[in-house]
Amino acid sequence: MLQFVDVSKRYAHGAPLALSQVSLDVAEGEFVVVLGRSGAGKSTLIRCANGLVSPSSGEVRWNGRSVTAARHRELLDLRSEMGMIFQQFHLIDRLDVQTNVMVGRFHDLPLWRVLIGSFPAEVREQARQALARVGIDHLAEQRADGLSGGQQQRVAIARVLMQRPKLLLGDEPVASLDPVTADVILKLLKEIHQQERMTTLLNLHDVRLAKQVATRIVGIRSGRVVFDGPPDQVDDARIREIYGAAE
Ligand SMILES: Nc1ncnc2c1ncn2[C@@H]1O[C@H](COP(=O)(O)OP(=O)(O)OP(=O)(O)O)[C@@H](O)[C@H]1O
Repeated sequence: MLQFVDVSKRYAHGAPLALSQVSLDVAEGEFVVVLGRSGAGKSTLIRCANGLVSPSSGEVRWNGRSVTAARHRELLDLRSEMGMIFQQFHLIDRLDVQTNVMVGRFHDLPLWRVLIGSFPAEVREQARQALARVGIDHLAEQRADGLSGGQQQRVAIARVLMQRPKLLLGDEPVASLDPVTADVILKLLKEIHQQERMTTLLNLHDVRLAKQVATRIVGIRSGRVVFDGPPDQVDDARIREIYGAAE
């Protein structure tokens, strides 16, 4: 279980709180989508989950272990159970697709292997399978920077699958994609979630897509949780509550 216990975050002295006393439990197997307007604190919340952002107060726990207090090896160990995908995919442009995917095994391979791209046959095979799983095994030899956005996000998802994470985090994973591709990628994430029972926490801008995939929706406004419930409760009134009146 992922727990946010009274988590607040202020990035700089005098800045407003990006998160304000957020307490939230995400149980195993949930697919939680975080909604909120720009600047509401969604990315901050997602990034606190794996320690990319440190809370100013409060604590994040993963299966009872403190992410917030973890340092060095302990933090790496916790993160090895958490995969993350990003809006900008974060691939290594000049490397081919298969190598990008194999980098997903960085946590349990010697660093020299990752640095010189010398991966065991078993890892190569696993990467091929991950690529097949996301439907792009035919692109294995291509350079990452030659791919479309949707293909790049598939590579990033395949890389995450190499990690066999228990928790999948997504920071606006479809925000750079056209609506049709965004739909396809989210359906893929949902499929993987269902097959692997991979606990999933991601933020989205699109309420319609959120309602399609989430088992639970969390609405954040000005750093506070203002809604937490099933997707079918997200009606127009709730949307106004989460997003506020247009400026
Ligand atoms: N690295 C940072 N340094 C300083 N302030 C930051 C930083 N990251 C976020 N903030 C501020 O914290 C607040 C919450 O930002 P956050 O990115 O978490 O919101 P968001 O809901 O994800 O927004 P968006 O949908 O636009 O990505 C905003 O006021 C933002 O300007």
